[in-house]
Amino acid sequence: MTRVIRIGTRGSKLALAQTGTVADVLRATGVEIEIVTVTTPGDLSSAPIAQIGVGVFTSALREALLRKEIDVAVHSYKDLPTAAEPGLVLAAVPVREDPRDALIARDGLTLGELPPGSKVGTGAARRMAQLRALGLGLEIVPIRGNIDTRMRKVTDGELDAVVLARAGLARTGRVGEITETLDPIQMLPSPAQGALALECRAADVDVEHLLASTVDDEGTRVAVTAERALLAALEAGCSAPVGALAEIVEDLDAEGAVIERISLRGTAAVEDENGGIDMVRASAQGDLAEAEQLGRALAAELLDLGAGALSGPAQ
Ligand SMILES: NCc1[nH]cc(CCC(=O)O)c1CC(=O)O
Repeated sequence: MTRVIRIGTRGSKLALAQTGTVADVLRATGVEIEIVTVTTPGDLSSAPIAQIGVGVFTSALREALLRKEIDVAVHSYKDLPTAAEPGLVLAAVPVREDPRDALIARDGLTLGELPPGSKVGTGAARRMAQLRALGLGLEIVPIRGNIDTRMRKVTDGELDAVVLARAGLARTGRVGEITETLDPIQMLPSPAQGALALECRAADVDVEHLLASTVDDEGTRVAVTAERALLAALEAGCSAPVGALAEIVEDLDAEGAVIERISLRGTAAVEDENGGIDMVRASAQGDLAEAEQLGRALAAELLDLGAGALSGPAQ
């Protein structure tokens, strides 16, 4: 391809690192790349995300695509609204980083070692609800800001610990500061956590093919499709915090041959009998070709377990 491909990204350290990885892969195929930084409302405001609204980190990039100021938008997939944007296509989902959440605590402590009353910072309703449901007596402190700002609250002694996506720490070279990578049994990640979404204009078939043939990862795409289908179906029925994780696992078919299947776990907050918040969980397995149906079916199960009754803060 002789044209220069303009890749749009947010300007945060994490976003630039993510975009740099994608740009390196594309450059290695001989394509000329220009990186364009786009400032989003999410970068400018320090208000809680729930107040600024859906798509705070992604809509400015989508608008820049539609205005033809950029040719590719690199999003953190979990920040992308579930509604499709007319005129744009999801051209590729690169191989995912570790999707789990991570604890960064003082003195190298793990979650179980934090004494009751410890202050744990997070801004995500999903993480808050799951931390509370563990019943460890932790004090959950709502925080915002980029990775550096959040981590500093622990080094400064303002908080005992923070919970962040492991992927963001991996991409910015800070996994060494993690004191515990949280088991999904305790903390199910956000749908699509650790994955990137590469969008381009639907009419720009050259770029769509370029992305699909160079940076797309089939396994990640299948897993994330199941998680996002679960999220979309739950959004239609409730605004409770949602966690989901799909993994590709090996199973045996009726003849005993090894086949790959999707194993999907989901969780959503419900109100318990005392008016507090509890989490319901469900899991299911399905064929790789049925990722969407699997996500929707598991969402229906979570709604049956009471997820629909709660109208708490959104993601
Ligand atoms: N909502 C902010 C956001 N968007 C993507 C990541 C991390 C990278 C990823 O999950 O892909 C983060 C920070 C965090 O949740 O700790």
